[in-house]
Amino acid sequence: MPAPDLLEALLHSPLIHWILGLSLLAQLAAAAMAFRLTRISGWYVPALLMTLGLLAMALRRALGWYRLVVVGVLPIDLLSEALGLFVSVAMWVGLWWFYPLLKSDRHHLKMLTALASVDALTQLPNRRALDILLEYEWRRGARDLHPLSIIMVDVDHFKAYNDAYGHTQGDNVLRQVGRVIRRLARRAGDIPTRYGGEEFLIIHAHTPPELAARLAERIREGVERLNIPHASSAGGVVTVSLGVATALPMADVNPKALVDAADVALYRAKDGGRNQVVVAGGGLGLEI
Ligand SMILES: Nc1nc2c(ncn2[C@@H]2O[C@H](COP(=O)(O)OP(=O)(O)OP(=O)(O)O)[C@@H](O)[C@H]2O)c(=O)[nH]1
Repeated sequence: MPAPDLLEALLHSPLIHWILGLSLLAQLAAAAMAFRLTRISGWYVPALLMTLGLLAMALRRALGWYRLVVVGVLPIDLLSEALGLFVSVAMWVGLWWFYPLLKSDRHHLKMLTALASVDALTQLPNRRALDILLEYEWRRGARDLHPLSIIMVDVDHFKAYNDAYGHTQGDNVLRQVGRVIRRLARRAGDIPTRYGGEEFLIIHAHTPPELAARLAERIREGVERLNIPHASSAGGVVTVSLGVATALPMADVNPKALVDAADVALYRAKDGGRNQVVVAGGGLGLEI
């Protein structure tokens, strides 16, 4: 078969019809998707330009298909070229417009993510971040077979402090306690967080109970040494109580159980008279 006849036969084959049709459909689908982006605030003009560009591309494809397959060669090249030019210009302008929008969106997203993970008062990771970090360290500990310790810190008689000195002064105390914790829990693998209210939680990765207890005791001393007057406190200054719990992480155990164990230890420290460290024993069926 001579080459032009072969080309002719190919162009009329069902397979080519299908491929041309498919790519036309794909272009229409892309145009529809671009059109949906017009709903995003600030994206209307670039998304509309992209839609028009893609629609023009689809139209050009449809015309080309019509010209080649159905009618034979028709003198519509000029129209086709004009459409081609429009496609390129609309797509490029749309993309040029889109790029800074996408960039600024990424920037905002980063900022929002950071804001959503950091406690505004103490600048420590917040509860939301803690859940993610704890899960991560727990899995890492389970993989490497390293113990993980948790230290729970709670400011003593904080309600009385707020009542006596005011909420703003109370905020100031939380900021200072947060600073002490950050200064002392600075070893790689230490993650100090604000658990909520007047409670802080430190993830102490790769750490046996003795070392965690030592850090807890240093934090207790550090807060006491701030010498912030507190009339309702036994020593006359702001103090903290601390609960410590350690476990060998296991993939099938929820790390929340370790937090609960530290919480129980903390309440024993409160019951024992406050301004002290209590280390949890047992729990989770592991050496703690
Ligand atoms: N200033 C300030 N106070 C807070 C903040 N978050 C929680 N609180 C206060 O912390 C107090 C906690 O009181 P309680 O849970 O009764 O505990 P407590 O008075 O410290 O008593 P113990 O823990 O038993 O020593 C409440 O009065 C809360 O309003 C905060 O961000 N800023």
